[in-house]
Amino acid sequence: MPIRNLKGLVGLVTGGASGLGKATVERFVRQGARVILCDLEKSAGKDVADNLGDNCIFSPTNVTSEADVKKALEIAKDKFGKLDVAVNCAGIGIAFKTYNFNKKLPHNLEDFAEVITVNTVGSFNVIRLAVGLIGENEPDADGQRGVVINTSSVAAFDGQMGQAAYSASKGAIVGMTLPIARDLANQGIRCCTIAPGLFNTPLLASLPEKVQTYLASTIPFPKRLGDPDEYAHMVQTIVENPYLNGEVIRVDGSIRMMA
Ligand SMILES: CC(=O)CC(=O)SCCNC(=O)CCNC(=O)[C@H](O)C(C)(C)COP(=O)(O)OP(=O)(O)OC[C@H]1O[C@@H](n2cnc3c(N)ncnc32)[C@H](O)[C@@H]1OP(=O)(O)O
Ligand SMILES: NC(=O)C1=CN([C@@H]2O[C@H](COP(=O)(O)OP(=O)(O)OC[C@H]3O[C@@H](n4cnc5c(N)ncnc54)[C@H](O)[C@@H]3O)[C@@H](O)[C@H]2O)C=CC1
Repeated sequence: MPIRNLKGLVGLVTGGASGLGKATVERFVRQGARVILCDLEKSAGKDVADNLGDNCIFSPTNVTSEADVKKALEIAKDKFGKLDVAVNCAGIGIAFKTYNFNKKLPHNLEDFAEVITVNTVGSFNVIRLAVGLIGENEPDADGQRGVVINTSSVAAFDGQMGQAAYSASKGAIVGMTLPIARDLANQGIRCCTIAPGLFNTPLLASLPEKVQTYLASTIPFPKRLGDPDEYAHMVQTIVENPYLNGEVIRVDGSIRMMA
């Protein structure tokens, strides 16, 4: 059967305990899919999964850990029999200038590396391991076995001041999208990336109030923050449209962030 909707599919969603990932997990389950919710042990992942019933299992996962991701994939195989879709939503942000001349303080190098490690290396870790399981699926009539979807950011293209680490981590996700799609093409696995604008999630709520208000006022239309389910809707669209591959799609109310 060609993949044309979410019903009957098995998804793995990282960062699924909060924000965009949580909205994706909820949409998948609502539409008849089963989901492995991957998030940090300390997250709300267990509660979110419990609320969704038998079609969602929480697997405590740090995306930077090979062992954690392998465990989540084993659960997908043992409990749900397969994996069709892997969605990378886990991510962290930081705001610090390359050099703060007021404080005479350079950007902390460990902080820079941590953002890259979680956002970029973590996403790739999930992809490289998940496609092994997706590749075991019987191909559909189109030769398709499954889909990988990553989360970049509009900050990959118009990162603000203080966003060198975050934008670098998200730009790398943009950069790896096409080569990964090419790597997986022979196996019938697609790879796309979503570059969200400003969505109403706990991550955004952690920005200084001043920055939030200013940013929201710069969104041309709709003149509001995105609803996390509008992100999840794009995930569903990518899954359902077999001709989307190797592409980065902005979902952003046409915002272009200023410095
Ligand atoms: C889309 C996504 O995926 C998520 C996103 O990207 S959401 C958008 C994320 N954007 C951000 O988080 C913005 C991050 N930047 C900041 O929060 C701040 O710039 C910062 C904390 C990194 C630095 O602020 P700071 O500590 O005030 O830096 P400092 O070097 O001391 O400030 C220098 C000057 O720049 C100004 N400034 C700092 N940030 C500013 C900003 N975002 N916009 C305009 N001016 C700013 C300061 O007011 C200060 O001005 P004065 O010298 O005239 O007082
Ligand atoms: N909210 C927004 O406006 C935008 C968000 N994004 C990106 O979307 C993704 C989701 O963001 P939000 O839902 O807003 O954030 P959020 O903070 O609400 O959720 C992120 C989740 O990732 C988890 N996480 C963090 N580090 C992890 C790790 N090492 N292993 C496993 N899980 C980990 C957190 O526990 C949290 O549950 C992030 O990659 C973010 O950079 C991109 C553009 C805009």
